[in-house]
Amino acid sequence: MIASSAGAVSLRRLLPAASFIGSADIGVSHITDRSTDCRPGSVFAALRGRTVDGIDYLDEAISNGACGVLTDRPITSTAVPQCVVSNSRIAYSEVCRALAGRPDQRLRVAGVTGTDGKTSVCSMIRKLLESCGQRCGQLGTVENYDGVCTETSTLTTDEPPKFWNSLSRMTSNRTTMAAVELSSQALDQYRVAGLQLDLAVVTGVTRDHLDYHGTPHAYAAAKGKIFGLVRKGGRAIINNDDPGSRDLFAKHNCGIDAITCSLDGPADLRATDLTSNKTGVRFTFQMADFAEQIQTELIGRHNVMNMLLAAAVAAEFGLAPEQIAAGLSKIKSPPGRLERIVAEPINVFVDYAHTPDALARVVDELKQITQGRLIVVFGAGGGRDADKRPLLGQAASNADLAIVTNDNPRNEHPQTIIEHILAGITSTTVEVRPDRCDAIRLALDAAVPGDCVLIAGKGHETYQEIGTRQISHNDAAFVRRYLSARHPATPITACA
Ligand SMILES: CC(=O)N[C@H]1[C@@H](OP(=O)(O)OP(=O)(O)OC[C@H]2O[C@@H](n3ccc(=O)[nH]c3=O)[C@H](O)[C@@H]2O)O[C@H](CO)[C@@H](O)[C@@H]1O[C@H](C)C(=O)N[C@@H](C)C(=O)N[C@H](CCC(=O)O)C(=O)O
Ligand SMILES: Nc1ncnc2c1ncn2[C@@H]1O[C@H](COP(=O)(O)OP(=O)(O)OP(=O)(O)O)[C@@H](O)[C@H]1O
Ligand SMILES: N[C@H](CCC[C@H](N)C(=O)O)C(=O)O
Repeated sequence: MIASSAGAVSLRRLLPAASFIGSADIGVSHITDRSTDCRPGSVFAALRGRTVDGIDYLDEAISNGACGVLTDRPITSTAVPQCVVSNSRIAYSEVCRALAGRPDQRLRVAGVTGTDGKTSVCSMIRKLLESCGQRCGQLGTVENYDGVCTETSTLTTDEPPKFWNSLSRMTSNRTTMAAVELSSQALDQYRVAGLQLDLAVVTGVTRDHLDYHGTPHAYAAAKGKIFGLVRKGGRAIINNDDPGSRDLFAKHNCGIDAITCSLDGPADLRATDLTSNKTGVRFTFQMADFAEQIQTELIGRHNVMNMLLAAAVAAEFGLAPEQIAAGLSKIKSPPGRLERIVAEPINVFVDYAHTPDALARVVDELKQITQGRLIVVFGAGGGRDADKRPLLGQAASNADLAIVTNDNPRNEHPQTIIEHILAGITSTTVEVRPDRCDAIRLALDAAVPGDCVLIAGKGHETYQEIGTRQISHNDAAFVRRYLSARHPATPITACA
């Protein structure tokens, strides 16, 4: 829900193409799409859902006090004033934006989309800007940060009321820049319609969420909507090494220019001479005439690409190349993104890879820097894209031992999900331990000095969703607890 502090918004003025029934105009000072959140004076945004139609809840909204409705078709069965628009989701976001005082007009905003890497890139943008004393808000999967306070988030991209309120809080805090994650579902549902981006960043487009989008084409079309949000003079920032990103830009660019980033070929920002070992990556950062060697403790080529994308945003937001290079070498991994939990005598990483592409990449990267065996613990979420499960199995096949376990089975039978994953495993030793703690214990007990354990899929998550219950669980915390209880006297170098 969103309430205006600045007085009522006239829907006739805000939405000139709308038609009105029962009144010449509707003044809005509070709007919500949830019938249960309506209160005296609210306007109810009746949205067509995937499971139900908001219009069916209009009576409940009215009994809670709603005195107007925003709808995409005239409703004959009601006496409350109606504002009829062609797309009620777009109009809903635009009303929330107006009620929040159009905060994007007072911010420089980078929107980040892509199958993987959104949180990583947003966090890097914020860290680079903060390293130069700038205040940058960040909205995404792990947290919503308004420049002063942070709160745990529940969605990657919030629904309109919360999204616009978060941007508004940033402007109240004199935060002048923001990095916001834009999920394919949010773009498809116009959750941020009206947002004016300075920069649209694409990390990579592979596959996910086909349960929602149906086809790769529809998935890409949803992601491609990001370019339509870019304001005049704004630009795209593209991972030029990724065919999916190049294709997305080619098909949906809306006439804007792109800044390109590459580890492999010519581009506006480049990383060359990469060398990786178990302590991190060294590379030469190049931007126009500037070149400097960077040593980072982050692992993986994908993280070097994430750094380039974040560097491109920082440069557009005014940082000098020298400042960016200094900031890049200090960046640490966000929680649960190839986060090193233990460094010696075995390496243990917790990572949020939950797509086939991400898991394949991370397995490949860790394989290259591991002297001994790579042991991977992973599963797949219930109620989400079932077709990606065998592909996750295939992606883990390059490890020396794969331990298949639960990762939020939700309302599905855990064994069914595990069977789907096992169908894709081609060439490695496999164990199955549905209980995630059992699976992690098995991996840690099997590892000998020189081995690497990768615990993938849950990253920062602090729960396991089984049925409708959420059971407290955090991979990193469990590893620390188990190792210190198992070997109280063994010198384990735990990372902060
Ligand atoms: C699958 C999905 O994205 N669903 C979103 C969609 O729900 P829906 O179309 O099923 O809506 P619905 O439940 O049928 O209800 C239709 C309308 O009736 C209203 N209603 C319904 C019942 C009632 O009692 N009263 C009432 O008013 C609802 O508020 C809604 O406006 O539209 C709703 C209203 O905008 C969203 O709340 C809902 O997102 C829910 C919260 C969700 O969990 N989404 C997830 C899957 C999501 O978006 N995840 C991405 C993650 C991407 C990533 O990082 O990988 C994200 O951005 O977080
Ligand atoms: N640029 C990238 N390309 C491919 N994989 C990546 C990239 N960056 C990160 N990853 C992998 O994806 C995982 C998730 O990273 P991150 O949280 O940044 O992505 P995300 O897009 O925000 O994910 P989600 O949409 O689920 O919130 C990482 O833990 C890593 O395994
Ligand atoms: N551990 C997770 C990853 C979820 C990632 C999320 N962004 C999504 O797919 O909605 C799961 O599958 O439950």
